[in-house]
Amino acid sequence: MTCQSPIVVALDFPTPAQAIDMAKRLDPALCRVKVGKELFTKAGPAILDELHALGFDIFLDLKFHDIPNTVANAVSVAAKAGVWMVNVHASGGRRMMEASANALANIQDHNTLLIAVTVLTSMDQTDLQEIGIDLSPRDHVLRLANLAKSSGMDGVVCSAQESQMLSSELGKDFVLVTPGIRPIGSDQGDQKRILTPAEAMVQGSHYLVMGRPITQAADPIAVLMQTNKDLGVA
Ligand SMILES: O=C(O)c1cc(=O)[nH]c(=O)n1[C@@H]1O[C@H](COP(=O)(O)O)[C@@H](O)[C@H]1O
Repeated sequence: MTCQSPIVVALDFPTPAQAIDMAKRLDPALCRVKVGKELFTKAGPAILDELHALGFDIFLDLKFHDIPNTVANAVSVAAKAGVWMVNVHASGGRRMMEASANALANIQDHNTLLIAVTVLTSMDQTDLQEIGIDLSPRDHVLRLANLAKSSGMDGVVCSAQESQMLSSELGKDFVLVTPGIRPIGSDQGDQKRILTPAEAMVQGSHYLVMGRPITQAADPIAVLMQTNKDLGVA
């Protein structure tokens, strides 16, 4: 069954037991899930099998950033594990992204989406300046997204604040995955470039990554269902 919802719930938990407990309170018909660095480092690939067994599509968010050969091999392993989406850092450059795309093209029957992270949603102009980038976050996102597209990526991770720009510059089929999603009234936390779920969809986002606003809620499934309802899905 294909999930109609654009929501990807970030299972940012320190133990597999907590992540599985949360997944069981959710529903694969109503969302996909994301496994990131904290959970994967603790649980290893077994967590992917457990979440697949529960019926979830998985975004494996390890943001690979290394030499082309290393990243291409890591991306291949992820695709062979059957994950729905995997990501690399666009700032790893063209050769790293092309090697990754080529590695996936050589895997028969894979349908894993390969996505490049542009500028993290926790970063603003000051953060970019400190690492030697004198562009605005918007301009740097556009530069990296263009590079990602021409390097064979299926899409990018960006802030929903940049979705409209990328949708019109790169076309509606280029997949836009947007974290930094905050329903009205929820805590911003460490995110800097944020939008609400409804605003993000209007701007052209394809997928909305939501962690704490759902997983730290008293009733996660209620927040998920309400958000889907607000978006007109399920
Ligand atoms: O690649 C990501 O998923 C990601 C990229 C980015 O620029 N910003 C970002 O927040 N994320 C991830 O999206 C999730 C956001 O979680 P919350 O801030 O709790 O909603 C976290 O798991 C982050 O690791």
